[in-house]
Amino acid sequence: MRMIKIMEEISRPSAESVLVVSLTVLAVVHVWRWFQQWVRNTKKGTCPPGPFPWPVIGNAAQIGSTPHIAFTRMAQKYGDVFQVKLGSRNVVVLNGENAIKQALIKKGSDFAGRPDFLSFKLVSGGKSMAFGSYCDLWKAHRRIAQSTVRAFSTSNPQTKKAFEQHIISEVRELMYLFLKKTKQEKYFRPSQILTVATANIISALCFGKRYSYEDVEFKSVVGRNNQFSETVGAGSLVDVMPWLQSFPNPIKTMFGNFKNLNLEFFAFIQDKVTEHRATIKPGVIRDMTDAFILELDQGKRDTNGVLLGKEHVPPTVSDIFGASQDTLSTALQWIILLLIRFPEMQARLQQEVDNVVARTRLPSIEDKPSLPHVMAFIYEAMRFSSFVPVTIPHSTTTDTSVNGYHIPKNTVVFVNQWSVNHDAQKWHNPEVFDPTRFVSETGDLNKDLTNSVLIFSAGKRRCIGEELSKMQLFLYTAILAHQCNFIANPDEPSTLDSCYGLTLKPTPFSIAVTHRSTMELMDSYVKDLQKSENSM
Ligand code: HEM
Repeated sequence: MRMIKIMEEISRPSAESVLVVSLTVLAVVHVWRWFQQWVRNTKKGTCPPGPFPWPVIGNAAQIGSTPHIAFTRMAQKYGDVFQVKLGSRNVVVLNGENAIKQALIKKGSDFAGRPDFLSFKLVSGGKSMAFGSYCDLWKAHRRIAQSTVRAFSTSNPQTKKAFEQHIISEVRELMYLFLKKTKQEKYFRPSQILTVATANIISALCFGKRYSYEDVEFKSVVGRNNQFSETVGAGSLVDVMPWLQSFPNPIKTMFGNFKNLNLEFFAFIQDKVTEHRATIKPGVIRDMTDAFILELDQGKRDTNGVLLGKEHVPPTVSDIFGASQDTLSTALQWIILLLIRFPEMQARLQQEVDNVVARTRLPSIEDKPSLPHVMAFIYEAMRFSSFVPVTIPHSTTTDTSVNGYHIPKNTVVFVNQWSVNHDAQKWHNPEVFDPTRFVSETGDLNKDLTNSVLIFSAGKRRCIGEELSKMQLFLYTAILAHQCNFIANPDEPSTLDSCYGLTLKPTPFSIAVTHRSTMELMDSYVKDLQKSENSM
């Protein structure tokens, strides 16, 4: 009797096993339906092809920690326009010059949107132009930001001279620090110093003021780029899988850091704007913040009414300050890394500046057309590193198409700039660092080829700091080559590896810096500058 009971127990399914079986059947049916839907969509041929996306996570696992490389590999399989799924969102990825130009230039306004990502709403107090959606307000916002940046940097010879003076003064401070660090430590890591140096230049334009390298507040505000970059690069996972916020996990922690970082950074900018409002004088525009206050405080209108007001001053300054510091400091890190990894190229640049400028004065912006090897080195550093590998995510503003594929309104779009700069059809040995590829047989800079480097994006969202950045990178490179020797640490591996984020940064490296002569030229330049400022 007891034996029969036991047999009955065994053969009777428990509640748990019924539940497990039912859930498994449901999951299989769900995946099957999902798969059928994917096959139907792909077969229709109207939507871009792409890898099969898993439920819940989509293709996140296949994309991994270097999306630009994964995307380039996928493009070889699926073509330049393909689709992946990240969490619940369809993402179209554009690769290669033709597809990217077709979308961003020919169909500029169709692709000028930004996704409604949670992380984007946290930037610049929620009123960011760089992360804001495409509309009339955005157009007015961008116009003001762009014309003001130009007015304080590259719009005419006078502004260029004033900007050059800021840069040379900052390079002098940087050199003193480099020489001191070399004396104290022999080999030191330059990344933090370069971050403060570039932040100081944009700070001089935005706030009329530079900071000491020891300033704790400034260092803490500008020294946390990595956390910003990690989250925004190719879309944060919280943006596409919002449920990740509901339980403790590393992504939630990273997102929390991103929130705090944005709050602190925006509070820093707001304080500066408040100080400026309190001290601004009629008829005197000291810096960009004053210019934005004058332009926006009375309200900017169009035929539909007020578009922008005084509440847009801090976000505009925050966008410009934020967009410039991480990008430019990363560019300088690459330039210095490449100078130490290729000492023969460093010697080539030194020879060129010595021949063209001589040793009796410092290089200036007017020397740029006569220094093709310096410019070729910068373009090759940008191409080779492609340190902004994927742009800030875009979104479609309407139903549209690229390469014949239908892309619905509000689709997230990733633009893989890296794929353009490493296209073997376009560049001979793209994985080799070779600045001479940009210098023609007659010794001139090949402008057609430099224009093919894609790092500032294209079309309606093209970077507004491009001219300013190129001028700054030219002066830094030419002056540093004229004044310094950069030496690699022989105890470190000679790599060119990088860490992924919105910007690709070189893995930490250390250098020694020695002077090629004395500080006399730099010192007398700054002394003359101070004299002329005092006499005004
Ligand atoms: C070497 C330095 C720089 C690089 C490589 C760079 C690159 C980029 C890229 C790839 C974008 C995204 C474009 C897109 O989404 O399609 C961008 C946007 C932007 N950049 Fe830069 N940038 C640099 C420096 C600067 C500087 C110095 C400023 C400010 C003066 C600046 C201001 C902006 C702004 C405001 C946007 C947003 C534009 C928009 O959404 O309409 N950038 N930049």
